[in-house]
Amino acid sequence: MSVAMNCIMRSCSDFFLKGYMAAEPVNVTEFQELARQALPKMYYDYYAGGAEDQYTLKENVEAFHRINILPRVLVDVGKIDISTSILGYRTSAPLMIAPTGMHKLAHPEGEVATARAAAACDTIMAVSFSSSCPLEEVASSCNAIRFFQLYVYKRRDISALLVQRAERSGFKAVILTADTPRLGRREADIKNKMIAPPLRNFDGLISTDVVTDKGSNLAAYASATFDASFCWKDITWLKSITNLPILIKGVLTPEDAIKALEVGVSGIIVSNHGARQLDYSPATISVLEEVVEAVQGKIPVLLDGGVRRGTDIFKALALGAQAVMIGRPVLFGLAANGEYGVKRVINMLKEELELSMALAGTCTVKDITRGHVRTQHDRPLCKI
Ligand SMILES: Cc1cc2nc3c(=O)[nH]c(=O)nc-3n(C[C@H](O)[C@H](O)[C@H](O)COP(=O)(O)O)c2cc1C
Ligand SMILES: CC(C)CC(=O)C(=O)O
Repeated sequence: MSVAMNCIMRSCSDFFLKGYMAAEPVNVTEFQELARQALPKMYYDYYAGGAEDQYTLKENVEAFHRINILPRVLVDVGKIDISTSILGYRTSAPLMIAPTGMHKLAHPEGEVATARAAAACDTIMAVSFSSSCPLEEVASSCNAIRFFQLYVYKRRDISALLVQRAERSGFKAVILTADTPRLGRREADIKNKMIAPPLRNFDGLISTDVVTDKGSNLAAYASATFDASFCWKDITWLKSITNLPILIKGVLTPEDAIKALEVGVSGIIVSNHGARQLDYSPATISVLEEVVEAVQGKIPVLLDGGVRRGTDIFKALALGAQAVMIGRPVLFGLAANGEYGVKRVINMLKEELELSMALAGTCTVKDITRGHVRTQHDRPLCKI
């Protein structure tokens, strides 16, 4: 075979290996359409959907659109550094992978592909309690910094065991998800009779194979296993079973931020679970500043929900977040192109953030201040 032919064959195989599509996506939202094409409807709906009227689902994204960025010009922006640290761990950008369940619904390599992408991008990954791959397999597949997300089961011993396994496997923090005493009402999952595959972290411990003919199997699984009575006083128990720092995910009010400080956690994640739990809860970006003010810099505040652009990250940092997490964009990248798709999603957001910082006259993440954004509650931009 001629060299030229060989080259063509090689690039063709690269083309298919990387799963290139007719037109490469130019932003993370375009990955959503690719994911929709790649996934069975039941799984796409599970990933993309929110609770009930999906008011909060729209708001999470649209509230970002209502914030303007106020650039400063004639600043030397010859060198931009978007790196930062989260809980003392250096990371390439103020961007983390949010914990999301069951990555094997998106791609056969599941969380292992996501973790490899996280490592390649020097990004911290939060691994869900409900991951498809066992947490030890994720840990041994890459050297990404990993946090472990926890749901507390009625069988406390099982939750304790998983936290201890995560600690032994080198996870660096526990993220306690506080907004899910029960699963939100996700109507697409009910209609599709969503079936969750067995969750491998629980092999030999408990069956996650809950069967119902009434709608979403996932909702049935959650109500059979999650401990809806878990409350603030029980954080003492969680602290007693681990030496890892604990972050509380799902805080939306200053009152709860103060409680989190009182129980002595190491961080807060402003989150409404990607609008999958309580519909009509506020867009996360709209409550961030109040939470940050309540916390008074004592512990880091992160945010997730609706982050789709580098400018969204910029806005969240300006309103006081130390970093943001992304949920669906990662799943869409994974569904579209596996590990490569996740890398593309993360790198697109990083590139967009870097450019936004240059155009706004901010060279480092510390240079981004409240004065760089204007919300609808600030002085109007013009008087018309
Ligand atoms: C399909 C899916 C599964 C999720 N699974 C979990 C989970 O297992 N644990 C958890 O704490 N949050 C879970 N979340 C919520 C995410 O951690 C995060 O809060 C949310 O996705 C952020 O919003 P975004 O998707 O708009 O980025 C899940 C979200 C989605 C979309
Ligand atoms: C397995 C589920 C409970 C994961 C989850 O939190 C979600 O679907 O929002």
